[in-house]
Amino acid sequence: MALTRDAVLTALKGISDPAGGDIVGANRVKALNVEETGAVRFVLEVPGDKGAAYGPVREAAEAAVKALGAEKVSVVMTAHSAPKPPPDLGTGAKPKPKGPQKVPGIDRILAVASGKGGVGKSTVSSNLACALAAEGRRVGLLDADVYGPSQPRMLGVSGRPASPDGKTILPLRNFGVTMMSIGLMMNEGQAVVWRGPMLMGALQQMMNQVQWGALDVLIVDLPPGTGDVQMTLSQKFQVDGAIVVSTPQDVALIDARKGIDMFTQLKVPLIGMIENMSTHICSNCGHEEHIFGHGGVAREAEKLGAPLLAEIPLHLDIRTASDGGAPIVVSKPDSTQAQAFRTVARDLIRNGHA
Ligand SMILES: Nc1ncnc2c1ncn2[C@@H]1O[C@H](COP(=O)(O)OP(=O)(O)OP(=O)(O)O)[C@@H](O)[C@H]1O
Repeated sequence: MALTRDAVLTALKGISDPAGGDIVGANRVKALNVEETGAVRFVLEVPGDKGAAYGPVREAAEAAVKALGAEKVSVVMTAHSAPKPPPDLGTGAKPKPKGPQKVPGIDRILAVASGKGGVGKSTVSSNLACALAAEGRRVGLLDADVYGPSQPRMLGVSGRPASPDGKTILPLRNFGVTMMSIGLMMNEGQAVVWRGPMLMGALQQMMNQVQWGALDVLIVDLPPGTGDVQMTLSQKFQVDGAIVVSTPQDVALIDARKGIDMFTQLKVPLIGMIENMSTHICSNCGHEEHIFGHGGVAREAEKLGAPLLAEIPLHLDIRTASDGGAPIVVSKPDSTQAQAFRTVARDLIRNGHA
């Protein structure tokens, strides 16, 4: 018989394994090499505690291959042990479970997201945070919009956060909201080119090293789109729900759909959608018109079976309040515009989301 790999394997199949079956079927033969010169080499991997029982097996294997006409047979026997548990170093520390983690002291994390930029995600985040604080909730707001951090301006805070011990970061506070922004770590007007690992590091630092204190809810104002920050947040931290903000136009809705799809894949529950810049009411004459259309988000939410949390009007006061450093919920709490945000905040509390 020609000395081929198959012929060698067939010959070895004729040798019984002490644990039952034959040595090929028991997966003992590894790294089989049949050379043109007629030399045959292989490894016989045997159970670590039964090495002695395999001495005769090795001899039988050698003889069987030689009988095929091999010039030289070289069998290396290795003992294979079951993997040992990692050594107990006596620290008493349990291995950390993988997957999304809770941040100590923070009861819930809510992500505010949008598919497209400029649809009012940061305006919604700051107003919701202030409205929840006004309802007596302990609220944190993390501005994770690395490409356009705007919460310091919207909440009227400035200056660099202190780090007295060089390890933890003291957040800032205004209107009852504990706030930290990646914008506070950068020089104003500085363009930042973030790459994946830097983003992940910055986000983890913001979550773990900021002294948030005890919070009922941390609102995370995400960058627009479906990128590294969204992925890192959802994969590393237990996000309890996402709110997706969109304007009513198709272009915004197409991107919002992508965002919703991403949260579904990341197993983050969708709490609902908010239509921003819905109806425009002229601040001079009270005339009502739908600059970006109206009802698109409601239809989309219905299609997805997600609640429509609010339709926030497009109103000059909302913009001037945010630009002035006191969201409308704080500066004009009784206005119709503020009421829209306050209703969402109350609904979130009632449904256990905040
Ligand atoms: N309902 C509204 N009525 C009037 N102006 C609004 C409204 N919502 C947002 N704006 C204004 O639109 C601009 C963009 O809003 P905002 O910064 O909240 O959007 P964003 O989605 O967070 O944007 P970015 O993608 O830059 O993070 C801001 O000047 C804001 O004041």
